[in-house]
Parts: sequence; structure tokens; C-alpha cells
Amino acid sequence: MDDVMEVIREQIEKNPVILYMKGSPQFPQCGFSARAVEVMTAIGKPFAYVNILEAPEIRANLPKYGNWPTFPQLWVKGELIGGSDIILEMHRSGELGPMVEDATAA
Ligand SMILES: N[C@@H](CCC(=O)N[C@@H](CS)C(=O)NCC(=O)O)C(=O)O
Repeated sequence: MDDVMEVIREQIEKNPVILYMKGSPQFPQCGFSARAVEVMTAIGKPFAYVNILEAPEIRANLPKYGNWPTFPQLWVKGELIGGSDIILEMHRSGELGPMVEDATAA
């Protein structure tokens, strides 16, 4: 349990933009994850991802780590942004793009 939390902490700290999702960006396996990927693809900056269907311990523990019950989960610069509906809303309002660009700027 502590080990999993440590793995999650490292993933979130080492990747400025990371999407926890079902499936992969090439083959999302849930409509919510597909929607999140669509937005991230539209923003066009690189992002890391974890397929939680292949990582059951992360699937079980990330909701406790971030106090957020569902997937997908987008984390930017160590902070939880939210799930697909928030991702879409922040994209439409113009907030998400600059946030991701700033996080991925060299
Ligand atoms: N409002 C959320 C809904 C996401 C959602 O309901 N996800 C479900 C189905 S993919 C989920 O993560 N269930 C818990 C699980 O499968 O572990 C969003 O837009 O991201």
C-alpha cells in the first residue's frame, strides 16, 4: 500500500502532465477516457499516461491519493485537474491549453 502510494507520487512528480485513463491514447477503453484524450490531442502537447486497466493497484489506490473517485484523472504539475467533464470545460473556457503549455515548456 505505501509502495503504491510512493509509485503514484513519483509518477505525478516526474511527469508535468499525466493522464490516468482506461486504455491508451491510441485505444481508449472508456468513453470518458476517450473524451479526455480528444481534448489533450487538440491541445497538442506531449503527455504521459497510465493505463489503469493494466495497473490494478494504481486503479485501487489513486482515488484515495487524490481524493477523486473516478477515471480519467488529469494531473498537471503535481495537481489534480479533474476528470473528463472538467477537462472539457476548462478546454472550452480556454484555461487548460495555457496550463498544459506552461507545464510542458522546456
Ligand atoms: N464525471 C466523471 C465520470 C467518470 C466516470 O464515471 N468514470 C467511471 C467509469 S470509467 C470510473 O472511473 N469508475 C471507477 C472505476 O472504473 O474504477 C468524468 O467526466 O470523468
